[in-house]
Amino acid sequence: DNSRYSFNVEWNDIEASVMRTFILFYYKVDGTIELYDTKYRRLFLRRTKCDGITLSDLYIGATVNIFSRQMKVTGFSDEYTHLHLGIVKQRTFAMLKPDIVDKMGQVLKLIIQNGFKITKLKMVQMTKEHALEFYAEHKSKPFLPFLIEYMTSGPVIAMELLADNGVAKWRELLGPTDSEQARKDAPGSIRARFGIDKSFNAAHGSDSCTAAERELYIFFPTSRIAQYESPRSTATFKNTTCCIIKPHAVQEGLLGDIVSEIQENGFKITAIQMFYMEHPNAEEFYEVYKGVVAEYSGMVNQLVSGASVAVEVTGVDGATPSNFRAFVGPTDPELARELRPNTLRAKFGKTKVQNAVHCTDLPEDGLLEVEYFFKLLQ
Ligand SMILES: Nc1ncnc2c1ncn2[C@@H]1O[C@H](COP(=O)(O)OP(=O)(O)OP(=O)(O)O)[C@@H](O)[C@H]1O
Repeated sequence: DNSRYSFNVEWNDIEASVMRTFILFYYKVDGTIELYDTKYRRLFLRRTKCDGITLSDLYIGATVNIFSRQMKVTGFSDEYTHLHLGIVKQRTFAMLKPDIVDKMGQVLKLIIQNGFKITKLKMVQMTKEHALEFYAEHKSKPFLPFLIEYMTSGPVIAMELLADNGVAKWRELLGPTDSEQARKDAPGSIRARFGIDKSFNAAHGSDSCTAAERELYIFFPTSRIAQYESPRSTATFKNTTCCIIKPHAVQEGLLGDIVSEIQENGFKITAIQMFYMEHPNAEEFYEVYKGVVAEYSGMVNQLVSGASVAVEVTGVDGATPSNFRAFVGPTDPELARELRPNTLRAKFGKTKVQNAVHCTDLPEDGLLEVEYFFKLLQ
């Protein structure tokens, strides 16, 4: 197959304070890529293999890591690519409502099993104003006050999902609005499995592409001012520790499994958010391991290789970091499988670097690491 696809990509060159634009070519025959600098009209990266990038990672709005640079795909750059890839992928807005946040892991598993790619995810608390804006179309409905009360009664999980025909596909997986009806008509659907009735119906999905854009903008705005007004992250910074689900585990579709394990083993997730880490941030975050751990640069490269998910884990007593550390298990998954087969790394890890999750090592660093993601990188 000699297909060559091409995409417009941009890279925010922080050091030079400029947004640089390129054309990214993807060669299907061997999965290689090439970058052409559109401003200086010259080759920027010779055709080469770039680990972790496949055709399914290249869609409009995606962020891909190309040799430590986070590049954003902004469009298709030729008719051929547009024709072959343009119609298929659609993004939609999905939200898990407050009463099923504690079962989020199970729902994430279903979402992933059904072929959706989770491209954004954030636990937030809506204010009354957010809920009124979000449900503006229901302004005159008698159930509005109840709905606002429900949606602000606790954190929600906001997500951007991507799939072929994503808007309709997500509505289908959700099932009918009334969960009781859903149990009759669509027993495998999310509302049938996790909802109670027509008000407490587990989750939300945009009903059109236009609605998806509007709703995504409320939760994941691109402008600074709108970001300031968007629903806040829920981190508590109390009795907590930090867990990062690493990019390889996210790519392997393990997000739901890992979140479920955490939720089903006595820990509470009080904040969660997907990040696309930049190299300087990853280096800074892992600074304490520099010169101490042989895998330091491998760890940094792993952390920037794709989307990762940071989690604020809260336990029942003051020993959360050490309890959670024990639950995560030894750094080396091989060792973990021998010594502590029930730990996260024994179950989901592959190598010392691709060991599924990072967790805070020293109890006194728990709060600092949580603050790094949920204060500094906000
Ligand atoms: N008759 C009702 N009584 C109470 N709550 C209702 C009723 N109808 C809808 N709701 C609540 O309002 C939400 C929005 O209603 P809508 O008719 O837009 O349903 P939907 O499109 O299936 O749901 P969503 O917009 O949340 O995906 C519902 O998800 C439900 O939580």
